[in-house]
Amino acid sequence: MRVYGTEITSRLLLGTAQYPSPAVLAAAVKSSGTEIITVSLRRETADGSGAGFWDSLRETGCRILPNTAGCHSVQEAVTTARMARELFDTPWIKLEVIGHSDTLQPDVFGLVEAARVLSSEGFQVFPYTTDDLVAGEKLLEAGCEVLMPWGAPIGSGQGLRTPDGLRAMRAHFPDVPLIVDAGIGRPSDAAQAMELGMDAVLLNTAVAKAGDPAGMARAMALAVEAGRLGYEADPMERRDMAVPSTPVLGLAEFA
Ligand SMILES: CC(=O)[C@@H](O)[C@H](O)COP(=O)(O)O
Repeated sequence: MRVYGTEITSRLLLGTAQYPSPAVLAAAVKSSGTEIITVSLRRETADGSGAGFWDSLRETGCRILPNTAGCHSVQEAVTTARMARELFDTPWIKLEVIGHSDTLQPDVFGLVEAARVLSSEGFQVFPYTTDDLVAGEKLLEAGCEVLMPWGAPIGSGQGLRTPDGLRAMRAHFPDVPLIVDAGIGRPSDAAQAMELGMDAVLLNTAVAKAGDPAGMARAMALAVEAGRLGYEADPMERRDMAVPSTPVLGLAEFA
């Protein structure tokens, strides 16, 4: 998968919040084989433990994708992105503009506006969006080269709530990298996303809150890989009726 000119081998991206300890986070990152981890600027600086947390992220050797988690307005998201660029020295930003406090649903109007501002400033924007095709088109027009449709509300672990919407996105944007972000709860959800032709999956809570985060990270990595292999192997069409899988020719000879 190629995003903003960067070749990415692992199709699993991992969030870094909610782990019981930095050591558990490091173990999960390692066993996931991920190359990209996302970090909230607010998490980094809010509780005064920022420096230690940043050190543990750097030790993973992964590329950092800062995010604007928790931003509810264009201004807030743009300001946070600018601070993240200074702090992490990267043009990459996972752009979240939250529109609704209960569902944490993206505000696609604010998202497009913020993406336009940030792209014009040289940012390479990874927008957390819905499966709305028009919003997707506007984000591409705003300069985004990747789209991150939600699977389900952040932290819900509900899996893919609108597989048909994701399928439509794949068909509508055949050449745009699509990364499902949020709501993945089980390895089977991750595999399903990949079977739909998504290019990658970003998840956090399902690994951080598992009884064995490193074990779950490994399971997610295998699921992502299996789903992708299945997609590339061009699965059979589903049928309404049974079709014998064993040839019946020649049965009469034994009668
Ligand atoms: C860490 C991060 O970026 C989250 O905002 C992301 O959307 C992941 O969501 P889940 O925790 O539901 O996997």
